[in-house]
Amino acid sequence: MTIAATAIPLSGTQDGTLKYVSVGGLELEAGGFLPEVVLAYETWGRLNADASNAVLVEHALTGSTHVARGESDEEGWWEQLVGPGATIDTDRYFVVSVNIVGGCYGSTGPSSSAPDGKPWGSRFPLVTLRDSTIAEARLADALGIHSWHTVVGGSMGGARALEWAVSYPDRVKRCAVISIGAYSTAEQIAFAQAQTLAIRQDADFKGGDYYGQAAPEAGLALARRIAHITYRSADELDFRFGRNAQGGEAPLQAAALGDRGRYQVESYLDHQGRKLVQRFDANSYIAITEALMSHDITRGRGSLEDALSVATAKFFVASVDSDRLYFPEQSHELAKALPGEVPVHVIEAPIGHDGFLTEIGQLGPQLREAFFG
Ligand SMILES: CC(=O)SCCNC(=O)CCNC(=O)[C@H](O)C(C)(C)COP(=O)(O)OP(=O)(O)OC[C@H]1O[C@@H](n2cnc3c(N)ncnc32)[C@H](O)[C@@H]1OP(=O)(O)O
Ligand SMILES: N[C@@H](CCO)C(=O)O
Repeated sequence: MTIAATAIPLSGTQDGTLKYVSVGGLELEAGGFLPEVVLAYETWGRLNADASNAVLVEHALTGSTHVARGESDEEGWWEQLVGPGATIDTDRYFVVSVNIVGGCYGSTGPSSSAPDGKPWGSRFPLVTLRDSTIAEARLADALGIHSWHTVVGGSMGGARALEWAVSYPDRVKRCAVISIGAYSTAEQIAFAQAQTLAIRQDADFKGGDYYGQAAPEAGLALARRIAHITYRSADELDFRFGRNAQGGEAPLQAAALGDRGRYQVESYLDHQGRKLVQRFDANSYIAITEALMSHDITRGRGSLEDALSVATAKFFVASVDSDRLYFPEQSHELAKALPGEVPVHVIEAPIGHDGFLTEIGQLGPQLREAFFG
């Protein structure tokens, strides 16, 4: 788990390494105040003289700022799209990726120190995606970027991109919204609530004040299991695992011996849960999940068409055909409500929502033609 940094001025120029900027206090949409917000970010490439080549890549729920390789050779999560010679060519574009407020990849979050020197823990306030966008606009100011050539993201990253285009119409020239609709639906909120409750009901959660003690790992792993099922399609799970037992474990036969054993798919979900526990903070998981629950581009802005009418960016909308969490219909609803004719591009992937990570390369030619030619 990465603990958020304390305030450090804008620093560093190396590609693909963490840098930090202090963006000051943040008055929050839902009330409350974060006195000193630090954003962690990475950059690739160089900003040109008129600052017209800056691209903001927004990460998804448990993503980090590490979109592509850099000084370290650690693999990035969107390398099919971003890098030297790639669609978002870091030899031509200045690419920025910022850890969302509330996260645990360097930006101010629940594990950061509050003014009293203790971790925020249970005191960390609700920070909506709109609040995060305001903080990110201050990072853009600090980097000398008035308007982004493009803001792009998938899933929660897509929600963040859309929020940018509507909150700051004059600062976003192009906007790519992938695998997300204009708002979190009742079902998406429902899945999210089950995840946050899984963490809150872990005895180690202690209302969120567990730092320095055992972390609510079982709750976080359960949250990830619930989430991961929604990230993958039923067909993929059937194809990969069927009703098979894991290794020598035989669920029904073993049950008679008092050891239930596991189906393969259970073992797979156990693995996904364990992996997230090793890299993520439970309070951050709740903070960001609740930020995503708050995603609603229309809040305080009238109808969907009214809300989107202020955006002046050129839009690119895409979805994964087998996504059962962020259904393609929601991308169609968004595209239809956007000003002008906006088609919905399709990632063909049998695996479901996670196709926006594993198969993002499919959108390369279309994105290149639309935005990066
Ligand atoms: C550290 C960071 O910065 S993370 C930030 C970037 N990441 C993200 O944004 C998203 C987080 N990651 C993910 O959501 C997913 O890992 C993805 C979508 C990127 C990858 O998906 P896929 O490549 O399809 O991998 P898949 O979901 O099939 O998982 C494969 C893993 O399951 C394991 N697995 C497969 N079958 C089983 C089984 N029966 N029992 C136990 N484990 C199993 C594999 O061994 C593999 O393990 P590994 O990841 O430790 O190597
Ligand atoms: N696998 C993705 C899914 C959320 O869109 C993540 O963990 O961020």
